[in-house]
Amino acid sequence: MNTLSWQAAREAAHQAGLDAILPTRRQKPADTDGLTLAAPLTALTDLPAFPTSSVDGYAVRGTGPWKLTGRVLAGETPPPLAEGCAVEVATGAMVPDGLEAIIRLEDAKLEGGTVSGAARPNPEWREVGEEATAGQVLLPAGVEISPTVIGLAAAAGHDTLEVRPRPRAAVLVFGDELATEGVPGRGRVRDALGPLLPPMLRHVGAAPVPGFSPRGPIEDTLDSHVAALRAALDDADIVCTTGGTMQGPVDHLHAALEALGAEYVVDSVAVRPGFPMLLAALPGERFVVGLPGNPQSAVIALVSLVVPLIAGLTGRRLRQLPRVKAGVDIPGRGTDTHLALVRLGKYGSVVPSSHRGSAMLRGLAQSEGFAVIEPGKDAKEGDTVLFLPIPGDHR
Ligand SMILES: Nc1nc2c(c(=O)[nH]1)N[C@H]1C(S)=C(S)[C@@H](COP(=O)(O)OP(=O)(O)OC[C@H]3O[C@@H](n4cnc5c(N)ncnc54)[C@H](O)[C@@H]3O)O[C@H]1N2
Ligand code: MOO
Repeated sequence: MNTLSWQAAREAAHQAGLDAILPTRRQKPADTDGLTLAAPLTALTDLPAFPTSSVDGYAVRGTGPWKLTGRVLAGETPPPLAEGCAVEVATGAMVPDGLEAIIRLEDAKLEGGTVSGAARPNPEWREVGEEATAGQVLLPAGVEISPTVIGLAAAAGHDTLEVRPRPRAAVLVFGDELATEGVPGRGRVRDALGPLLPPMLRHVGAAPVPGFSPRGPIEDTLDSHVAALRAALDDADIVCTTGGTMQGPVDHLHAALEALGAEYVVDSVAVRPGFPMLLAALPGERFVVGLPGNPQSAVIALVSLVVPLIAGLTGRRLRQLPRVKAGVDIPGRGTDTHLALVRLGKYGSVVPSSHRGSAMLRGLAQSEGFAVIEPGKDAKEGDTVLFLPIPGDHR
């Protein structure tokens, strides 16, 4: 077993994704929210494409008063403006060639077909190419497509975009002790990860495989593990398993991976909690991420391995983590990285959560993320530390 540092594990997961980068496809911009730009987004024309009035008013040429000769509405192409003349222009309309100023409606007087008034000091129209010139790169490849990116693509003239899709993900739950309904007791624990993981995977940019709700609990035999993994790998680019990452008496994950010809990209990480997490590459550019059974450790494995893997598969960079201030001293965990469960307080400072045991969900459900305490270090109150958010809608 080759234990990697937490940073090295994230980078290895990202590189493994890049090595198996998903093929591109073309889609209408409106259907691309959450996908990734596979090619730079360029301006297909100058932006604005024509000189555009930024106010409702009168475009004028020469010294006033001016003779009103017509009106240009948005969407029309005006003839050139003659000396001593004015045309009424709407916001967003193309301004006529030859204009020297635009007088706002509220600053103008119209009497008997004659316009008078004074223009404000700054030009009230946008010049061609002010925002971008034709062919200019507006965004590089590898950018996550957000609603504002969709708007920019449409504004720049694109009818389709070259994108990488969301990786397809499936969840397999291991553990005979798990119950999928009812109150826990008598040695049986409710499966918390089966319900937690699909929405979290959606939040980090994966697409849960249609029709594949979490499968499990999978029977604690090697044959059942192999069969379940094989079936899930047929459908998904990434299969997340839960539990069985240690090599306990009924832990079959490692043996099942071996039977399927897997190669480890990551086999345990020097991080607490979450140490036994793993990432294996399987034939056909498929991946299995072994999330430990303790729920907090499973979430840590997801943000540590699945998020970088998805970034690689979609051609994104590994995201730079923001920094926050430690609101109190936060101890390290010796030679391991400590991902300390924290709540975000006022002014961007973090404090450790209560009920933060790795088997608990109570603290996890009330926390915004993890403070990254580097190996061999403690964070003192006031130190800045990296912050790893817990995926969810409210952040
Ligand atoms: N001898 C050692 N034992 C353990 C070590 C160790 O270093 N030496 N490490 C501990 C750590 S750290 C973790 S994390 C766990 C990892 O265990 P597994 O991934 O093999 O998971 P399980 O043994 O199957 O389960 C652990 C724990 O989590 C509960 N669990 C499992 N699945 C779910 C689920 N879907 N929903 C809710 N809870 C779940 C399970 O009941 C166990 O309590 O190993 C430690 N052991
Ligand atoms: O590292 Mo385990 O993953 O502490 O709970």
